[in-house]
Amino acid sequence: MAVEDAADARLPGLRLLRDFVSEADEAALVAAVDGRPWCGRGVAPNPELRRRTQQDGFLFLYRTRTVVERLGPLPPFVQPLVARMQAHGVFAAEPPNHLLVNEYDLGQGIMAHTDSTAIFGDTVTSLSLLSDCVMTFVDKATGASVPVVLPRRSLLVMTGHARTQCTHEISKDAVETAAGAVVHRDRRISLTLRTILPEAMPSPGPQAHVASE
Ligand SMILES: O=C(O)CCC(=O)C(=O)O
Ligand SMILES: [Fe+2]
Repeated sequence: MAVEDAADARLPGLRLLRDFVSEADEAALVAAVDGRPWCGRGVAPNPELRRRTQQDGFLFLYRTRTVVERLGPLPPFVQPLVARMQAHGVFAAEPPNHLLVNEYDLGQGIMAHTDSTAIFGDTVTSLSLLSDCVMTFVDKATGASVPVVLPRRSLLVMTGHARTQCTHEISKDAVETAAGAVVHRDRRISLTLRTILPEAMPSPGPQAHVASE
């Protein structure tokens, strides 16, 4: 059963649900993604990324920062996760249409960024698998920095202020400290679910020819 942390007044719009998946679910999810092809580290698409990734639903290219292809439905292992999220009021109005799987080997992180608000909707979720880590949020207006420990098997939900007015990043450090907690990193896989906005979707291709009278 997921247990939700108390909201942090410094990060409006952020939710953290611990034990969102069981250890058995985690093992099954890792086996499912490890059984699929990864890209990154020279492998297309997105060969320039140092961390390995997988995408479903749509293909986002990091080099051009555009959504270039519709890939089809999200894989079956996503459906129970989305149903559980919706039971917690996440993606309640509409299910997400994009899955990004990120793999962080020991020594890998992600630079400070805000997920594009021109491409992705207001709800961004990240399910942490295999390793705890610290995600640091920095308020773009005040510079205030808030480290958040993401335990393995927890779901992070970013909306509103935390989603749009802050950057988030993950360090490359093998051992991290945050608010007195010491976090030992290991290989981490995260499943990020988002909504590609209609205006960012690739055009459907040549329109059917309409004869002019
Ligand atoms: O790995 C994560 O939990 C977050 C990934 C992320 O921020 C992103 O891909 O935009
Ligand atoms: Fe992000």
